[in-house]
Amino acid sequence: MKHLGFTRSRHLPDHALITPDTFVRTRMAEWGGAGIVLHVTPVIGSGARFVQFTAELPAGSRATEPLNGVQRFVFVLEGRVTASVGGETRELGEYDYLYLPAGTPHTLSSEDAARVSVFEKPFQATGDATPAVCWGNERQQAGTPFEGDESVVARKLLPDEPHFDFMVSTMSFAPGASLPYTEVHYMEHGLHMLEGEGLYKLGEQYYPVQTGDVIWMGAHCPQWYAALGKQWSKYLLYKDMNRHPLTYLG
Ligand SMILES: NC(=O)N[C@H](N)C(=O)O
Repeated sequence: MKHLGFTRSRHLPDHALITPDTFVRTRMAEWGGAGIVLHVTPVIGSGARFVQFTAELPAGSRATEPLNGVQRFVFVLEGRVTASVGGETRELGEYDYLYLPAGTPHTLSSEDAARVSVFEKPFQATGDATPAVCWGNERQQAGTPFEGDESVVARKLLPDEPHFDFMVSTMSFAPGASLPYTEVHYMEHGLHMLEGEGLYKLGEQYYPVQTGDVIWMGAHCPQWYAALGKQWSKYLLYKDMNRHPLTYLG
């Protein structure tokens, strides 16, 4: 059936909802033959300070590190990826993740097709400690009730320490649970819906969202979420942290 141009995707100055029917693949030199769906880039809306993309790795593909000065966070959505960094090689499966500080030589290869969600951000040094490589699996991270609500569970995937300049976490919601209030904050978000469905308020609009959707929330974009359906829903969430806002202007 013809879709007649209909899509749930929306692109506004302070937010975007990007649904899989509108994904367009491109290539990036450091990702070999992978199909790259660039979701969030500095030219989205009124501008983003990070990049979010999905890399669709074909069998036999091999990726290397990003531009100089750029950190990378990789989360396996599907399939298996072999990561080699600093003389260590590990097999990553579903919901495994890897954080690579800026300037860390590494390779990510896949024998069979795999799909990863990636966040990249230029590192803003502070003069203090610098972040180290982090490995983990989302399902093994202890969750904490969000703002005291047991039906909303937050899992931090990176150390909550000031030398990191971003955090990636997951937020899980029981059916019917919601964020306690509409949040408005300076920090930006990149979001990938991992499980379930719900209703996202972005700015003045309410959007039905489901597994596979991607959302960009720019600085100060009003945001609220409520879970629908009969299962818990979960999203992967990037957020910049721990740096003075004026340091972005230089
Ligand atoms: N949109 C969100 O889920 N925001 C998070 N609660 C947060 O910024 O902490």
